[in-house]
Amino acid sequence: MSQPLPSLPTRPSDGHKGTFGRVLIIGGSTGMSGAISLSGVSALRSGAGLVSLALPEPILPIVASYEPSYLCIPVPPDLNGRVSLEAQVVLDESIPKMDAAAIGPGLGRSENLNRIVAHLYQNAKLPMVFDADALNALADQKEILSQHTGPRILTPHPGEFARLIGSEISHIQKHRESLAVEFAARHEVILVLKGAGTIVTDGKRTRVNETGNAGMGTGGTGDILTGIIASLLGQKMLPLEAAQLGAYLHGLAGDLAAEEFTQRGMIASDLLKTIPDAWRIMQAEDTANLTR
Ligand SMILES: NC(=O)C1=CN([C@@H]2O[C@H](COP(=O)(O)OP(=O)(O)OC[C@H]3O[C@@H](n4cnc5c(N)ncnc54)[C@H](O)[C@@H]3O)[C@@H](O)[C@H]2O)[C@@H](O)CC1
Ligand SMILES: Nc1ncnc2c1ncn2[C@@H]1O[C@H](COP(=O)(O)OP(=O)(O)O)[C@@H](O)[C@H]1O
Ligand SMILES: [Mg+2]
Repeated sequence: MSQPLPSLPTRPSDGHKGTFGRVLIIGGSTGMSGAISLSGVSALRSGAGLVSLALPEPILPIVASYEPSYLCIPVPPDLNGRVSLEAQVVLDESIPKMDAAAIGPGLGRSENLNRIVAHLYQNAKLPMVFDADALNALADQKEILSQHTGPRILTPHPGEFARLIGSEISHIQKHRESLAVEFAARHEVILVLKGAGTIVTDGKRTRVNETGNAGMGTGGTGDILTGIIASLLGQKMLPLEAAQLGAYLHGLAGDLAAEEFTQRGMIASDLLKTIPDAWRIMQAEDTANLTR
């Protein structure tokens, strides 16, 4: 049976930006500056106290000018404008100061990125979301999938999940829930298998998300989910609950965007504006549940 929706993260009246979590998002490359920008704003709109984006230095001016409310940490680029191996030093310095992290949106692919992703997956102690090209890097080194030291949330779409398990999208779509549960249990991770009816599971407890619509099949909506889940992790939600509540909030923001702009007319950045209304609805539902 699908699990009930978790409660919202607490927001104490004397809280401050330290209380609400420091979140690091690693990604971006030349030509894919939008992905990490979307993740950054969605993490802020989801309640994180402080959001930092670690990104290749050449795209910093583009990303920084999209939104003044996040911080940007420049890391050395490779010749193609992706995060280089030298960036590892900067990341290792930043991570201990953070409450949660995410890696992947717009990251691109390279041998050196595979090494960075493996290093973080295996050694970072904080809760961490792996999305997009970070999942492709893990798919290239499946032998490390069970070798992690902290909570890991993987957010593949069916194409990325096919690479992760070495299967076909058609097979995955026929057996979404059982494959997701099996993968999460085997590797002791939380798996968020995206697409209509997103499945969120730790291998024992599973929730099939009921919000969202086909208007969300537009570039960048997944990057927004990454920022949302990282933000909820930073607010100290338990990893499974952060992923389940995050998927719900994301889908609801998508439903509100479809109401305003239509499924055909909506674009990913519209969700950044509807997240606050999604929170408003969820807050009212949460209060009703608590007083019932
Ligand atoms: N503005 C930006 O900078 C953007 C950058 N992006 C980045 O682009 C890179 C490549 O990611 P992509 O996901 O586009 O490419 P992929 O090649 O990983 O995946 C796309 C393919 O996956 C399959 N797929 C996805 N969702 C599916 C579903 N629900 N059901 C069945 N099949 C499905 C389809 O075959 C689709 O063509 C990543 O680094 C990503 O972060 C994207 O996030 C889009 C926006
Ligand atoms: N038909 C659909 N119904 C509900 N949600 C959808 C649908 N199509 C896509 N989505 C959602 O949109 C997001 C797309 O993520 P992803 O494929 O990673 O996009 P991108 O990489 O372009 O940001 C996922 O959260 C997915 O669940
Ligand atoms: Mg994606």
